[in-house]
Amino acid sequence: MSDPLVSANGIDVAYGDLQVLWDVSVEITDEDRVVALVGPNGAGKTTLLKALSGLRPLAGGSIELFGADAAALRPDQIVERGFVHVPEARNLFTEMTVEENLEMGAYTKRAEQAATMAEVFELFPVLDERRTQRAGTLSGGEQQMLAIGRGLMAKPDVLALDELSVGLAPQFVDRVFEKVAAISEDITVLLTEQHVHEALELADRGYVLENGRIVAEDDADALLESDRVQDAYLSG
Ligand SMILES: Nc1ncnc2c1ncn2[C@@H]1O[C@H](COP(=O)(O)OP(=O)(O)OP(=O)(O)O)[C@@H](O)[C@H]1O
Repeated sequence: MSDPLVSANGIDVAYGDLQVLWDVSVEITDEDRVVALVGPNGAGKTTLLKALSGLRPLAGGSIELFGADAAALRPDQIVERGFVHVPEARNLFTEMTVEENLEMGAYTKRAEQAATMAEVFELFPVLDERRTQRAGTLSGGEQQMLAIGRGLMAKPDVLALDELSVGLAPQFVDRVFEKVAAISEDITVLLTEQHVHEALELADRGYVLENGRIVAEDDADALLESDRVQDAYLSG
């Protein structure tokens, strides 16, 4: 039996009067390596990650993280338990160095900070080379790697990566995706993406979110071949 790490059970989420998620159910188990959440702009992918991270309240349904109800947990407690969300905007501390940004990511796991930072530098040698450089002076691709590295500093069991490829040149997209593949050997990754083809090639399973509802879920290979994904995202 596979243990669920994350389950959203029929969740509704609204911004004021505007409901943007409707009865959304998603389950990630310890057998998943990469799960992709794909769909057009405005479908609600970021909102779903925010709900899972405790950053948006639920208007209905429930979320369980690592077997426990997440309703009463604060965002920092959710990080501490092992669900870490790297936001699309990256939210780096641009005036701080690479190393200081990584230290900020370790706030729930101080005891392991030095060892984890060594692992992050092994995965991203460019960050090691630039450890004393201010984050704001890094290229877009390097900033994305730093945002991921900062997420890894919290030693997640599930790493949620929001729209990794936004604003990156194609060669950086490939490079970042290679890193995600390496990370997924140890950590389950939940990925939202507008590059639907690349995301589903990397993933084992996927969900398609449209207008705030899950409209398809399947093995990634099957989704790639499905008419729904072919017609909406991969034609032309
Ligand atoms: N802070 C907010 N206040 C009001 N509405 C919001 C807010 N954030 C998002 N929305 C709306 O919620 C809907 C879902 O947005 P969300 O960002 O979750 O979608 P998305 O699938 O992640 O899209 P994108 O890839 O463009 O970020 C959109 O209609 C958006 O305009």
